Amino acid sequence: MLEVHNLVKHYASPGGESVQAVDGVSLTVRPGELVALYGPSGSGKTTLLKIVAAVLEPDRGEVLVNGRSVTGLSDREATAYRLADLGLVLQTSHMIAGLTAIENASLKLIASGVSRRDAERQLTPLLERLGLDGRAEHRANDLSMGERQRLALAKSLSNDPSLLLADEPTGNLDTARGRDVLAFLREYSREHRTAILIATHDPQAVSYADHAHTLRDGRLTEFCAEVDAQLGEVTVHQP
Ligand SMILES: Nc1ncnc2c1ncn2[C@@H]1O[C@H](COP(=O)(O)OP(=O)(O)OP(=O)(O)O)[C@@H](O)[C@H]1O
Repeated sequence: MLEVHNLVKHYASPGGESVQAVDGVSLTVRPGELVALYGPSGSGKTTLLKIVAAVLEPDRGEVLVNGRSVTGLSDREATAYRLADLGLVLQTSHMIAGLTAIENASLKLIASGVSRRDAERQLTPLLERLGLDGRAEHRANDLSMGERQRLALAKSLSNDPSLLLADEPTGNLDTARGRDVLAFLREYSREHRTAILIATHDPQAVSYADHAHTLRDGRLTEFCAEVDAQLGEVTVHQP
């Protein structure tokens, strides 16, 4: 379970001005829930996810994951948190070019002390569900952007995290593949009781979420939307 309370983060720009990237955000994601943060580029989505992932420190506010604060962690504590509790898919996923898809996806489990053989065994059903079983033995640099993105998702879920954060999970996918991934995430959250928070500007993603928040200029606004799932269109009405 994720609880974010009054989170604030600003960046100093080279010109000396301050960019208020996250401005007093509070939200909750419960086990088994898929929550979308919907907002245009620059609205603060990635900053928020990075703070929850203990990659960035907030200026103020609190982030609790399963009741434990994840701000102010040492590097070692932050790494342990990400290996044990968290699945994280950022917009650029780093793959080792010379390794195969399944070897890349296994790296997180191997870092947690799982043998390579067991890691690959655990990964196989996830790769199948993400439509990557035919690509498991291909080298990472032979995969398309969309395949890499799905592979990053498999890797991030390999440790069965209680919280998954995904930044634009449908960003490199066509509409049909995007729908498959969203349906997968919704199903996965229910089956594994995983709390899932996705940052997106994809209206289709909003229509798969249990709850959606709009983020504008670092602030959450009350979400009032008409979703046309078939057309993949969302009309957001500002309060
Ligand atoms: N390292 C940084 N230094 C200075 N300003 C930054 C930095 N990172 C982000 N920003 C600014 O903070 C604001 C929020 O950026 P953020 O990347 O969190 O938004 P976003 O909604 O995720 O956008 P995108 O989808 O384009 O990544 C933007 O105005 C951005 O320019």
